Amino acid sequence: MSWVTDTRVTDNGVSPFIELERPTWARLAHSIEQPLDMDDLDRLSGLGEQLNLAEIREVYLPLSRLLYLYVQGAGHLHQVTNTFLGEETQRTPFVIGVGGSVAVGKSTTARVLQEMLRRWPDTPDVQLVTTDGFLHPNEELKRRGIMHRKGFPESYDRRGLLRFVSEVKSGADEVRAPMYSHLTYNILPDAEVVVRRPDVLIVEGLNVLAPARIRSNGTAGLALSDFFDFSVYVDARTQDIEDWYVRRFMKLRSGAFADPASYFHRYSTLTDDEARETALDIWHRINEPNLRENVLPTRGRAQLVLTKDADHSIRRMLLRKI
Ligand SMILES: Nc1ncnc2c1ncn2[C@@H]1O[C@H](COP(=O)(O)OP(=O)(O)O)[C@@H](O)[C@H]1O
Ligand SMILES: CC(C)(COP(=O)(O)O)[C@@H](O)C(=O)NCCC(=O)O
Repeated sequence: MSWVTDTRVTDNGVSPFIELERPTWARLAHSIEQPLDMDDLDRLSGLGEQLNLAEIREVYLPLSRLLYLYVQGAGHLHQVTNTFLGEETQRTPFVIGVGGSVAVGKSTTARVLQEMLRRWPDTPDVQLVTTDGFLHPNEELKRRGIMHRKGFPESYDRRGLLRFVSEVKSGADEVRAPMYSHLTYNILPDAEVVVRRPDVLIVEGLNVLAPARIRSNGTAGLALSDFFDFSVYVDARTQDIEDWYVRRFMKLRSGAFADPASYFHRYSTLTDDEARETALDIWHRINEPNLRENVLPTRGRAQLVLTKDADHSIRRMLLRKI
């Protein structure tokens, strides 16, 4: 296994990551007060089990402190750059990428981080954008014959996504992104997300850590992660993610799919066994191959890898050495 794409040690027996087991990590919160309560957690929990307060205190609180320190560090770098330039340039948003498989818990992690970072003194304005807004509309996916490849790198307007993040990091006052609806299973024609120089922007999506594309002349372009100040990869065993995917699908069946406006409304009448089979079929045809071929190989590019157990608790953290 190559050390470039993986998180293990190199041939020299060293690793680019510091490995921290959960108890060690938990101590790094020091005596910061627990900033979230049960009402916050109710709101932040997706379709899964309730997020648990111990998890927030032991894992996400130290993580939010680390990120806060990195934001401050970036502020110092900005100041020394201004000193060097002899002019007062404006600071750009601190951009955090959150990547990992479908159903691994990226959006839950991103939402928790958003709420926690908001509570730190220098970063009240934290915005969250998901990369699904940059999926090509279904009409375009059909035209290209890749409707069954949603989530694969080629299903995105990669140039548009790169332009979006590069404009945010250029300090533009207002940057707009399209929006995706899981209900209609398509890009919303009349909706957009407007990003106005937040303190922090979290960009969450399957492929945020994908390497630069190779152009037809053989040279490499820019990667999205070239514009990230920090990146997190949410990791778990593939079998566990499959279980979470199926479980979430079963919940959606009696929830969102029951809405006649849902693209997947036809699934709402399936029996339990039929629904499980359908979810497994989608997982094995689309999401698992995408994880194996495109998402997992980007894990070693992250600055922090969070590894989850079957119950969603984070048991290990790999933090890139500086
Ligand atoms: N920390 C957690 N505790 C409990 N359930 C979780 C946690 N993280 C994710 N889940 C559940 O796992 C499923 C997948 O999470 P989600 O954040 O929707 O994944 P993704 O955005 O990666 O597709 C959801 O049903 C979600 O509620
Ligand atoms: C919308 C997604 C591609 C994820 O988008 P992301 O925000 O991670 O870029 C994924 O959640 C999804 O719906 N995949 C499609 C699999 C299917 O056709 O059901």
